[in-house]
Amino acid sequence: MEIPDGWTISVDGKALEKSFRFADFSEAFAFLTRVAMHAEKVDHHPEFTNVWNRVDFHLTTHDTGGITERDKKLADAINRMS
Ligand SMILES: C[C@H](O)[C@H](O)[C@H]1CNC2=NC(N)=NC(=O)C2=N1
Repeated sequence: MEIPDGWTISVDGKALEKSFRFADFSEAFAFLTRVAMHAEKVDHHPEFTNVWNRVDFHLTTHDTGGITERDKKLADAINRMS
């Protein structure tokens, strides 16, 4: 799978990163809730930070210490939930 739209590889090469912006905190948190439910379903969890309307993701596979298909699939799902 190719790297989904808008995602970039982190400086250390071990993660996929993307920043999302929403109208306000409420929209950002609703989005995060959708992402959280999906993450539980697929048992693959994103690292993220939230500041008001912004959500920054850092996707990596801890088990292997780098980017795997699971991260690319999660990135694609996050795009579709945004
Ligand atoms: C035991 C459990 O399946 C693992 O710890 C899973 C859970 N979620 C995970 N999420 C991420 N991002 N990387 C992992 O390696 C990972 N491992």
